[in-house]
Amino acid sequence: MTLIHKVEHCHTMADVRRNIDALDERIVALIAERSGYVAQAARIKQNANQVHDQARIDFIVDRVKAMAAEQGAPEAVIEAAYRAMIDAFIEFERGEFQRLRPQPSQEG
Ligand SMILES: O=C(O)C(=O)C[C@]1(C(=O)O)C=C[C@@H](O)C=C1
Repeated sequence: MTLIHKVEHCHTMADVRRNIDALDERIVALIAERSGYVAQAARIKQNANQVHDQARIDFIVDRVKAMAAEQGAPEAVIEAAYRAMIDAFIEFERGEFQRLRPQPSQEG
């Protein structure tokens, strides 16, 4: 597999895990930033049935799989990670949608 990003050659599991931990810090920061936009989707969408948008999900998955192929990342991992992440974001967005539009019975 040809990676366009440089990967440090590791001699020990400690080396491997130090690098993975450092990448996870960046990945979590990016997911946090992404969640800021998903939260805004919950504000902008008018109906709860717009939260799950299959056409958009298909577009994202196709796009990131093409990016994976270009960058030498394992496509199956990228696809599984994105499908799981978007499933979780849909639940997050549903929660935000409800939170922003409390029903009278939920207001106390
Ligand atoms: O693009 C949207 O409509 C979003 O709400 C964002 C997002 C995502 O996580 O990318 C989340 C839910 C939708 O089903 C599709 C995509």
